[in-house]
Amino acid sequence: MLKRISPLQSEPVYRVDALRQIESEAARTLPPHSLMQRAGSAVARLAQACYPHARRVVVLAGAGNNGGDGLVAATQLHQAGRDVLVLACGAETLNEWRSRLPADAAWAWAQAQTAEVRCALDDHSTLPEADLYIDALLGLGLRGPMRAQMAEIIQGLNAQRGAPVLSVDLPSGLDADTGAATDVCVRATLTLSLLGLKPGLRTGPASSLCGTLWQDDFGVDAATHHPQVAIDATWLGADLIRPLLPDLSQSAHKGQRGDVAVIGGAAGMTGAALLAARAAAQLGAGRVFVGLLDDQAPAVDLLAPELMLRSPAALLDAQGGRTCLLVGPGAGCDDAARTYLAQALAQPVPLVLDADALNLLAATDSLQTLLRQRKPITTLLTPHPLEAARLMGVSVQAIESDRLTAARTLAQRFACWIVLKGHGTLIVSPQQTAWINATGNGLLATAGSGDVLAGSAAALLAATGKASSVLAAVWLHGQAAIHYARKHGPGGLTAATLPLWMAASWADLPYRRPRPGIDENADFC
Ligand SMILES: NC(=O)C1=CN([C@@H]2O[C@H](COP(=O)(O)OP(=O)(O)OC[C@H]3O[C@@H](n4cnc5c(N)ncnc54)[C@H](O)[C@@H]3O)[C@@H](O)[C@H]2O)[C@@H](O)CC1
Ligand SMILES: [K+]
Repeated sequence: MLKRISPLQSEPVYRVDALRQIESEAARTLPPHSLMQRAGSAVARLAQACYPHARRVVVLAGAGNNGGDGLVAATQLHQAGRDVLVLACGAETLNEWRSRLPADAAWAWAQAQTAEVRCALDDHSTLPEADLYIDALLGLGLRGPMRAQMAEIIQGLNAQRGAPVLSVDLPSGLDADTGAATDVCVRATLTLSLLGLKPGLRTGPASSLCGTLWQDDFGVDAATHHPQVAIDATWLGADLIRPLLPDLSQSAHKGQRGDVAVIGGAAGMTGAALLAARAAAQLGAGRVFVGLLDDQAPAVDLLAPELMLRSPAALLDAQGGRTCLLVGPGAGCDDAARTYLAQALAQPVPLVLDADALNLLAATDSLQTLLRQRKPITTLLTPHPLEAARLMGVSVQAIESDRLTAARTLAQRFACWIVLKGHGTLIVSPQQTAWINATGNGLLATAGSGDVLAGSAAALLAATGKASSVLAAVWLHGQAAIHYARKHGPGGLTAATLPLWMAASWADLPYRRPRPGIDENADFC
């Protein structure tokens, strides 16, 4: 089925080797060339649906099966009356290009010839003008750096601004597993992912190159028919979120909603801890305590007087059963912060570590040992790529070139939950289950946004007692930015107002079916 990938619906995500396995198993049960026929048809259908007025279509076809998909689409668009030109790319002669085609693609070429689709060799001259370009240069078969000949074509395609680009399976040059891109990579307007989603389409710096994401499984429902093939991650959609949120029924009292204690806010950085604490309060924590490390800090947050300001030592001495501790926002990295972090790691309550707590952890082996010893008590680390790089002792580029592996390594090394922030935020459990967040936009790239996420996660952890509620915090955080952008455009969302938009996004989630015997109106507050 052809569908647009959205933040509303979760989807399984597969690595390339798993997709290849699904594909070869499906191919065995189908008539020859069926999968390519279906793939190319899906491309043609999407092209016609999205660009009904595109008269001139140029299909850039590589000499692999990705090119074969392009050839099938070209034939169908030609038969539907479009002015189609197939540009054979990546060879010196048309004969050489044709001789390299694998079996399915050679069949697609024969079909195109029979239908008299116009075909020409890319001769390195100017890209022919078009109303729509179809990028069928390279798909899952990308190996190594982009060859010069192909790079030249892609540069030409990216340089033109007039016509949309539909990428078949993935933008040519993108690594489907990691989201890393070769030096030159197609910048697509929309991408049709074939058979299943791949991790690289939506996490990592290059994932923004996909444009709008569509998928067609062409009738091969992998999750149902090939349950033995491992799902690598889950695309985190709204359907998974509601059950993870606390049931804030009208009869609940504040003691049932959990307590959050935030420790951070050294001199000059008190705002970070206050932002996290306010977010925790706005996301429904019953009581929120703040232990500011700045000894000159005010005794009350006048903008959020519901917060209870205490000394960090007093907070660490008085942990109740439903408390979640959050350490790090604005904490600094001095000895006092290190001592409080060590004490927090020894507390048998759920713990969220963010910002400076992560930097301290990265620099102090004894803290890492304490962290590992906390298992099985829930600990959540929320690094951005630089913090993750420090924790792993590698470069930011190494993290970003394979974010999923980096997040999994951290979760395993520290036996805890990881939220690796950035484009396509990743969540990985200590058992290595991974989710790719479906929400978020550039509005979140602002000071304090991470503090809000950490505070929100602490609130939901405290309220539900379930580590998996972090998924809901991440999803709502991103959805808030989408929600805001729809109403107010691309500017003006501050960290201080973000929790209100998160709460509004929570309110917009479809309510679950009321349970028998429960008053529907009593199921929310
Ligand atoms: N029967 C199948 O195998 C099916 C395949 N599908 C399509 O087939 C694609 C995978 O096909 P292939 O495995 O043939 O691989 P691709 O078509 O993705 O790539 C192989 C081609 O790219 C060239 N190439 C590889 N690395 C390069 C580089 N760094 N620079 C320049 N050229 C490079 C190779 O020489 C070869 O010509 C999928 O992405 C999907 O589009 C779909 O049609 C579904 C069915
Ligand atoms: K492609």
